[in-house]
Amino acid sequence: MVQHHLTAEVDAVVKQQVAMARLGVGECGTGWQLFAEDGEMRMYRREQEVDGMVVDPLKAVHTVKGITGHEVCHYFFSPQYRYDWETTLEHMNVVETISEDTLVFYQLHKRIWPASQRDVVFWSHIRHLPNDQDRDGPHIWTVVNQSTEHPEYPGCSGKTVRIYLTVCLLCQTIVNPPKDGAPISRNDISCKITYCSVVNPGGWAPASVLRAVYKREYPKFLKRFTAYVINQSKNKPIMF
Ligand SMILES: CCCCCc1ccc(-c2ccc(S(=O)(=O)CCO)cc2)cc1CCc1ccccn1
Repeated sequence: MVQHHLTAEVDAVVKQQVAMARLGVGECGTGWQLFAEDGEMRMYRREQEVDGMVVDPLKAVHTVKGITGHEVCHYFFSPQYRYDWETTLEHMNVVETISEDTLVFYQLHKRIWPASQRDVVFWSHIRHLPNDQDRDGPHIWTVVNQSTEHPEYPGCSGKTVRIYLTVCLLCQTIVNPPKDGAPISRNDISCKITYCSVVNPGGWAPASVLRAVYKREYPKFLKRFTAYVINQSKNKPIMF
């Protein structure tokens, strides 16, 4: 069977993004500044501009009790849940199904005054990796979203501004088996989440506006998304 033209790119970008996500905020050299904290969630950004545009890389780390990395990635990747947790979405559709673990999405985000409305086309890939710290521990799960071109969605519709992004959600399940050998319940598991994103907002938007949007929207997004996964999973069997 002939490989899809994106398969090689997906493999390379996933490997590169997972390696980056695994670096702590200390190792990536200095420059990461903590800009939001809420319980276990820590959100860092690096102030970076390309051609005068704010493209601040963002790295968030969070530990959530009662869910697994597979569950977090499942609800992040699967299109049928997206309107439930992605509040800035005006429209979303699956442009292409490359395989059961690789989809191409079009997303139109709500306009955020005073900037013009944004849209994005990206491939999204879900994968699990052996846990190299603990051979027989639960696998690491990841979803990588990477902007891509698609002939049906040229980036020059005029009305909206096309954004470019690379996102990596990396999840590690932690199991603390009960002492008495009882079966593992949701009280015995937690998930260590690393969320990395670099967004190029496309057309010009004032740096102050962009930084204010990210400062407000990213913490809200991660809190809302993780609360959604907890709520969706709590009465269902654990997905390891
Ligand atoms: C003037 C505003 C310009 C930027 C607007 C913008 C840019 C990027 C995105 C965004 C953020 C996360 C993803 S994802 O992680 O792949 C999940 C699937 O949706 C995809 C798109 C969104 C938004 C809209 C505002 C905003 C900023 C952060 C967080 C949430 N919303």
